[in-house]
Amino acid sequence: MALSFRISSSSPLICRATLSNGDNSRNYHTTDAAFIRRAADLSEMSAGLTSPHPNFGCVIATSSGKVAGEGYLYAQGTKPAEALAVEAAGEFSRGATAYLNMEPGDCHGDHTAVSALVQAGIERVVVGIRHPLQHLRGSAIRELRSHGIEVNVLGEDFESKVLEDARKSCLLVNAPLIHRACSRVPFSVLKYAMTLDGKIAASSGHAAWISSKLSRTRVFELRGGSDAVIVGGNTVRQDDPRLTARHGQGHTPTRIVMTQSLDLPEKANLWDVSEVSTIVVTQRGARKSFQKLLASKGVEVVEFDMLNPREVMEYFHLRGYLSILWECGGTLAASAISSSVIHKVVAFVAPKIIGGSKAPSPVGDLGMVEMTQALNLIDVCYEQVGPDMLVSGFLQPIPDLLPVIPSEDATVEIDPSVDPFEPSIIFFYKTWDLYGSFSNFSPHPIRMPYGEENDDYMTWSSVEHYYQANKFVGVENPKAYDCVEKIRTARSPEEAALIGRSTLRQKPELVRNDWEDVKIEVMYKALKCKFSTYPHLKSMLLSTIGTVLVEASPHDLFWGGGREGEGLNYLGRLLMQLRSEYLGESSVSAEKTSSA
Ligand SMILES: NC(=O)C1=CN([C@@H]2O[C@H](COP(=O)(O)OP(=O)(O)OC[C@H]3O[C@@H](n4cnc5c(N)ncnc54)[C@H](OP(=O)(O)O)[C@@H]3O)[C@@H](O)[C@H]2O)C=CC1
Ligand SMILES: Nc1c(N[C@@H]2O[C@H](COP(=O)(O)O)[C@@H](O)[C@H]2O)[nH]c(=O)[nH]c1=O
Repeated sequence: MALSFRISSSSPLICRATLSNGDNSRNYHTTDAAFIRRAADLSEMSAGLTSPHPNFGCVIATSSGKVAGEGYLYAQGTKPAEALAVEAAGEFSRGATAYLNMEPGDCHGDHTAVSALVQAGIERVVVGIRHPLQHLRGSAIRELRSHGIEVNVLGEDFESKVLEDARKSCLLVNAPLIHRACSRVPFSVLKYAMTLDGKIAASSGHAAWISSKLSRTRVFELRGGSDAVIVGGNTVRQDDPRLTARHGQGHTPTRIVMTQSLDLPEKANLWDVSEVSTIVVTQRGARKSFQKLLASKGVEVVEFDMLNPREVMEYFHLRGYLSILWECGGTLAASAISSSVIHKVVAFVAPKIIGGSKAPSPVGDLGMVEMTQALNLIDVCYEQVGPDMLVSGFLQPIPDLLPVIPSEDATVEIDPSVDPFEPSIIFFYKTWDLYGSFSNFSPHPIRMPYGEENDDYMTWSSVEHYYQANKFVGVENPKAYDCVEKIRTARSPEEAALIGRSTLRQKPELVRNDWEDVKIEVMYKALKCKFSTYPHLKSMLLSTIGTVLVEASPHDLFWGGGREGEGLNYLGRLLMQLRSEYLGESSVSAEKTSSA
């Protein structure tokens, strides 16, 4: 097959392959598309088990187009798909093509996937999509190319309808991770079963069952692929659901109940947490005695000042949940759709009619009065499942992988080790990311005094705990003191942040007057304490010399870099300042040693 390469005018770094023969090109694309689809299908076999890591699949094909080996990442921390596939292909790997649904997260310290392909003698790699996380994107592709392997990325190196469809299947498999890279809520799917006349229960509230057994097994699979399943209080009262994945394999999601009243039964299947946990999210102050009862059964209760789907989803995003399945009734579903937290809808339509003007429907009032206002689903799929029809589609498209551009000029000024002409950027955000230890949420306790003029050192579970508490330190009001204590003893940095931020918003009288003037200094002191306490963190910080550090928070425009570089990135700046300070110290001590 004759391939010619030209340099793309839009990007000088991209080589586009064009084929001299139109028919061959079609065959070539069809073959690539088929293997990429297969890699995507394989990767999905462990859906739910790899979270918060992506789903990876790899197919090794010989030059005659035969599959020589396959593999997929089974679970977080197990052997990479690429290593399994080349092992399976053995000697047939030499000169073969490897198809990957997604660029491996090859990064400092873990080159297993790339090394496996290089050592096996793979000649060409076709990648469905680049890694969605900015700090990993492109590094494996660069590494493979540096070993002389031809790497083609769908949509970049060649384009055609068939390849675009294959690329889409790769986007779908890892949609939750793509959302994590671009938004601050988990990827959410609203699922329901309804009769042909649009009811999700009889007017009595009875709903078992609308869809067939086969459809319900599909629901178990959907649950197994999600990090959590959520229902509203009324569904708990009506159905007493279990919400477990009972298809015989895989992962079981956390169960979440959203209830304002907390008026729930004392006995319920969801309170049995022997195999899987349940979290109840409720309005602050709701039925304290019932909260105690739930806690005694091992059910976690989280209180919100404003209990609405967006706040709840942002909270679970911070806790690391990537995908949520909504199995609620129409009341909560309408609220979730109105809050724009639902991305996909999966509806099982059963050929049954139940009637009843009061029988509930899948989505409550959305305030729409004309059909022109109706929400149109995109990428709609129809599939028959036993006697039922499964209709699914997206309410919101899978987002584009927007680059997070840092505020470079300012950062170069702060740290002269950064090359202004070719700054390389390290993004950090979530604690599980490669540089996640740079996040203030990382679990590194620090010992710091209670206030500036205080010698009373105490332990703070994270920099976030210390920073949030300092908003209220020194204010002569017992409520401010209580708030500091509440933050200091918060069970997680997320909880500390929630208390600190909401108190600042709702009770500004408890915030110290000089907070805006001192907050950067407070943060710097805490960071210095953290990085000085943990030598491995200090080494990690020093290892980033010459790079711009950016906290890739899409919404915090003060401490973070923002979605498109519009943020001030103060956290990144302070870390670079600290790095400079450490580098200065080490060069002074080196000078002393050499002159001694
Ligand atoms: N066929 C199907 O697929 C399904 C059918 N069903 C059926 O639907 C019926 C229940 O439907 P529905 O009453 O709509 O139940 P929901 O699951 O939508 O629960 C509604 C409850 O959610 C809680 N809630 C908390 N925050 C909010 C908020 N911001 N907005 C709205 N609700 C919030 C409230 O609980 P609280 O009152 O405790 O404060 C509210 O009463 C039952 O008959 C059940 O069998 C349910 C799920 C799926
Ligand atoms: N009635 C109905 C569904 N109802 C949903 O399933 C929940 C019960 O789950 P479990 O207790 O684990 O079996 C119930 O509370 C509601 O969320 N689902 C469906 O696929 N088909 C159906 O016909």
